[in-house]
Amino acid sequence: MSQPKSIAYLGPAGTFTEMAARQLAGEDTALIPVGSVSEALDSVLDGSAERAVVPIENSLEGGVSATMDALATYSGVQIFGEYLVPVTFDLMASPGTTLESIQTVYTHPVAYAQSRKWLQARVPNHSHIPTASTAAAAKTVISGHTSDAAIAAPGAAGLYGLVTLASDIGENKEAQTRFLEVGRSGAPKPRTGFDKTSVIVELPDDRPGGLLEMLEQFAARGVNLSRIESRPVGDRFGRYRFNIDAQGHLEDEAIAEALMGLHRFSPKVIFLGSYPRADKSESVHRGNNSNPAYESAQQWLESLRGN
Ligand SMILES: O=C(O)C(=O)C[C@]1(C(=O)O)C=C[C@@H](O)C=C1
Repeated sequence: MSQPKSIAYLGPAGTFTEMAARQLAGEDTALIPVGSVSEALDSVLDGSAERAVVPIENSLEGGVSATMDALATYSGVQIFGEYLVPVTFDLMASPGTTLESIQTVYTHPVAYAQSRKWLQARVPNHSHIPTASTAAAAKTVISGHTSDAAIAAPGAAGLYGLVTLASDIGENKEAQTRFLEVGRSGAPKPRTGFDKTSVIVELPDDRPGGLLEMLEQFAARGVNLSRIESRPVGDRFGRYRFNIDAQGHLEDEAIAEALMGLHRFSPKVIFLGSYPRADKSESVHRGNNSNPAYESAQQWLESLRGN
């Protein structure tokens, strides 16, 4: 698939997710705004969109729980790519609003967390109402309400008839959010040498050393992990699932063997996909097939087998 025919994204128009979706959209791709991460994944499963683009991780705030949990519970979806978007936040409001007149600030919790310091200094007596996205916040500000303001991406002000009261109010000017391209499960994109494999792993109940055993599957095969994050399974206290990103592709022997190792001891391993890494920078292993120690061990084994 070169460019998808349609992409469902966390909308409305003007979100950072839309910016990420535009990175993989072609001229003829239909961009379909939806209200939540699960609606975006539903669109892929019911065929109303070929791909979904959803946020997975912010460089400051960490993982997006809604996406991690949806990926753990939806069957039939797979990650095909990742995209990075620099996130800068503007404070916007109806014309005539001043910083002093603002009482309510609408925005997504991730955007709020990053703008809190600025707000404390400049709009100290506001209350925050969380919204499903930053653009949803801009859309919520009612024309003429000078007690309301929204924090959203710079482009959202123009889309919703608002004016910018302050630009770039986020705490960290280098902040980025990582987004996933999700489609129906199928063959992964071919290996590029700069790939990532994502899995979700559950540990067996009451197994001392279970966490170590999980990590050993990667360590013993020289596989570098770029992220590991736990989320509660949700049925009772004390049960967690681990969201893991490993460097390499399913076609790399080391990754394949690590996944088989996980499958042998874990009650549940979900393969979320092998896909090209967004940063495309030189990775530690450049794909594990080119790890010399691993290759020489494999050759040695083959020689023992008489091959
Ligand atoms: O609200 C948006 O604009 C989004 O695209 C969602 C989202 C997120 O879920 O983290 C994405 C980027 C920003 O970090 C803030 C919000």
